[in-house]
Amino acid sequence: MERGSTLDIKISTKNLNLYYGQNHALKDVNMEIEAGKITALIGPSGCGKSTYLKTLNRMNDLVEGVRITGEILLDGESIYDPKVDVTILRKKVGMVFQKPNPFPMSIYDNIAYGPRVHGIKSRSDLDGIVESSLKGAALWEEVRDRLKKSALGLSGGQQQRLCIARAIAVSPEVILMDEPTSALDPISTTKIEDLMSELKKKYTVVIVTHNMQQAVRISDRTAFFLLGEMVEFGKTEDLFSMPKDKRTEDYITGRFG
Ligand SMILES: Nc1ncnc2c1ncn2[C@@H]1O[C@H](COP(=O)(O)OP(=O)(O)OP(=O)(O)O)[C@@H](O)[C@H]1O
Repeated sequence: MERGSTLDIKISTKNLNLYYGQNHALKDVNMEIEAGKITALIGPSGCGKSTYLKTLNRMNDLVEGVRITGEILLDGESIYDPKVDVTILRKKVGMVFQKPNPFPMSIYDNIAYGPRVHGIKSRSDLDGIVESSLKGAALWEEVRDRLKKSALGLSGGQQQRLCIARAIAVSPEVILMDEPTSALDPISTTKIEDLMSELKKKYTVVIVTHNMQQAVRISDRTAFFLLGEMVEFGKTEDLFSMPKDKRTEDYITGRFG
């Protein structure tokens, strides 16, 4: 990390521990996520990447028996403070999942759903949001003539871009992506990767990926997780070309995982 320069930190994680019952899934994680950058989380299966991602919009609160200690600050304010309204937090910190999960309703209603929940009722406002969100997810041209058709009729890659449009529709500040391309073909994957560089102009993006080449292609910062520990975090090019920790080096050179 650059020293001496002022970094624009969007999310600070301080001494974060997470337990699923007896399973200590995150061990004293400290990490600062910069605004307007793409941060990739890599590491072998079961090392805690998804768990960490989900702590950033409190999705783990829904898991029974979970215990969390430490702190996560969004723009300097604790997201685990009892006063925090989780619905508002999730509006600010949206999420896109591994498998595209459009709602069984029209393309239009998928996008309008979140804004409606947040009180936007005017038809022309909703029309504007639907159009700009679909444009923002590079899907508008493909669906503009069939907005009233079911979202389930879209291809997998289109469905995933629809889910990105749905996330954008509520004007988030941060977008979390949990292996967003792992269920997609190479062409759809490329479309989403191309979209990422556009997204980071407006949003802070945190992405879990199993694909190290993808992390290299799209991310500015990479964090390597192993057995619940955040082993190394830095500029993507540095982490992959000059890893500081032997465990990072072993992982990125394919010696395990
Ligand atoms: N809902 C849950 N309840 C109990 N344990 C869980 C739950 N979710 C994850 N775990 C456990 O927490 C640890 C970390 O899992 P996590 O899914 O965060 O890893 P990951 O690095 O994202 O793995 P993958 O790459 O396979 O998705 C694992 O031991 C896993 O079994």
